[in-house]
Amino acid sequence: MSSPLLLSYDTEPHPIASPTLAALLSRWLPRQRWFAHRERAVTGVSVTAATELAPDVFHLLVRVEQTGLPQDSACYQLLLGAVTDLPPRLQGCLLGRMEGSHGQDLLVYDALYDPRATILLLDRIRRGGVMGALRFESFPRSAVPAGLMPRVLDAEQSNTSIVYGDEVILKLFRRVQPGINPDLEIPGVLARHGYTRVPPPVAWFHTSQPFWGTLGVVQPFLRGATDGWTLALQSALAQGDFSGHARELGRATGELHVALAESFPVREPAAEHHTRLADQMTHRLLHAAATVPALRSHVPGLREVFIKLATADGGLHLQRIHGDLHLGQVLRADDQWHVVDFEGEPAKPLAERRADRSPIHDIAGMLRSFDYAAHIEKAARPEWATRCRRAFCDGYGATGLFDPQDIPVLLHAHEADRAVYEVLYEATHRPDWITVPLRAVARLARHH
Ligand SMILES: Nc1ncnc2c1ncn2[C@@H]1O[C@H](COP(=O)(O)OP(=O)(O)O)[C@@H](O)[C@H]1O
Ligand SMILES: O=P(O)(O)O[C@H]1O[C@H](CO)[C@@H](O[C@H]2O[C@H](CO)[C@@H](O)[C@H](O)[C@H]2O)[C@H](O)[C@H]1O
Repeated sequence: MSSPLLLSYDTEPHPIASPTLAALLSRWLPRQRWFAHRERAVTGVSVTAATELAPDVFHLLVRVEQTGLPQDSACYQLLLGAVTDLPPRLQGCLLGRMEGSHGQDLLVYDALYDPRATILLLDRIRRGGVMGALRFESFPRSAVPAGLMPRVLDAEQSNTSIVYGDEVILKLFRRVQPGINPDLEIPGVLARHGYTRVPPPVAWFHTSQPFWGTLGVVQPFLRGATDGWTLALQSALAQGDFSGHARELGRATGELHVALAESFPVREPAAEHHTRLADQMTHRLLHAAATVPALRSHVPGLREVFIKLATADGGLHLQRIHGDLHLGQVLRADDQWHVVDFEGEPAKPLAERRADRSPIHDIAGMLRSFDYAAHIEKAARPEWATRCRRAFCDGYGATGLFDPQDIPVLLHAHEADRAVYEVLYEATHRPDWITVPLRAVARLARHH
């Protein structure tokens, strides 16, 4: 019987694809911040594409099976090294040992932390062309300088980003899905439209195996930027006033929606749009409650919120939106807000993330983020969040679009839906944080 780890493009088993590697990965993957459903046992790992960037550096796509999840549901991107001698500074990145094809003892490690490997990767992207299953592209050709020193970004991330010489940032999508990633698509279209609040993609790469999908994007690095979450947290902890920043954020969000509406098609919702949306929100709620028991007592209250949405008049138009807007996705640099990470909510399928939606979803995302900042570290600071909320909505309304406070039923339902998403997100990725969205769910379910 052939090994399940045979590579798709190889007729011979590759040294990196062995049952030992699968065993190493099934222990290592669930310990990674970006790995989804860490609580579910890994029942199978197989290499579906491998590209040798150097004799000891491998770009891999691995399929992971987990208890209770549909087969073929997750494909992860990895950069692994396999050497006979690992320098002490990389010991913390060691996955374990395996026997090489010549019987040698190989040390397998996470090569994203090895500058030699990530320099090689950026160099491949810069030069363009095809290598194994990988296709590299850049525009304009000269946009990615050579010879920059890499460092892995130390951020709470769903993916992994590497900053090169404070000039460019390469984001590697950890969980890969078929199709173009909106984090390449949207900034690309906005850049062509002349919109400057979003860093433009200057290079990217795709895979053709086991499906066609985006693997990574290079953008200019915004030097000296501070993300909105850090700024908001400082302000909330000091009981400071964040309303100036929040108002500008509201304006920036409105301007982003205008730019997106000018760059992509805009649709009027169908007559039954709210009913259908309320059904989808209820479905998501029931799914989340089946996974997170603490949500169950709030189901009746939240259902009421969604019933009100179903019967509400007047829908907003539908358009491409950010999809996962929160304080961690906005960066303050050069005295203005920049917006990053158009990937959407990472757990959702790409088709859903690329669908046209109501801009209110983004507004609800940012309002929820003020609430997160206000409820972090035990002490609740609801007045701080209320001030931010008002300022943000005023700023949004000042762009001439609409004031979100004038459509309370829609806003309430979208905030509730977003809080349910967050409960599930925290249960999957950061169980210690789950009380933050759970408290919001309780509040939103009570005040319908
Ligand atoms: N162009 C950029 N310049 C400077 N920092 C950036 C840039 N893009 C992203 N970042 C930083 O990287 C962090 C993570 O990026 P993001 O795209 O949100 O990744 P993820 O989807 O993995 O969370 C951001 O919060 C921000 O601090
Ligand atoms: O990784 P992404 O930035 O794409 O987004 C995911 O992770 C976020 C956390 O890193 C998560 O955001 C939640 O926590 C934030 C504080 O860390 C808070 O500001 C957000 O409001 C809250 O939703 C996000 O939901 C998730 O998609």
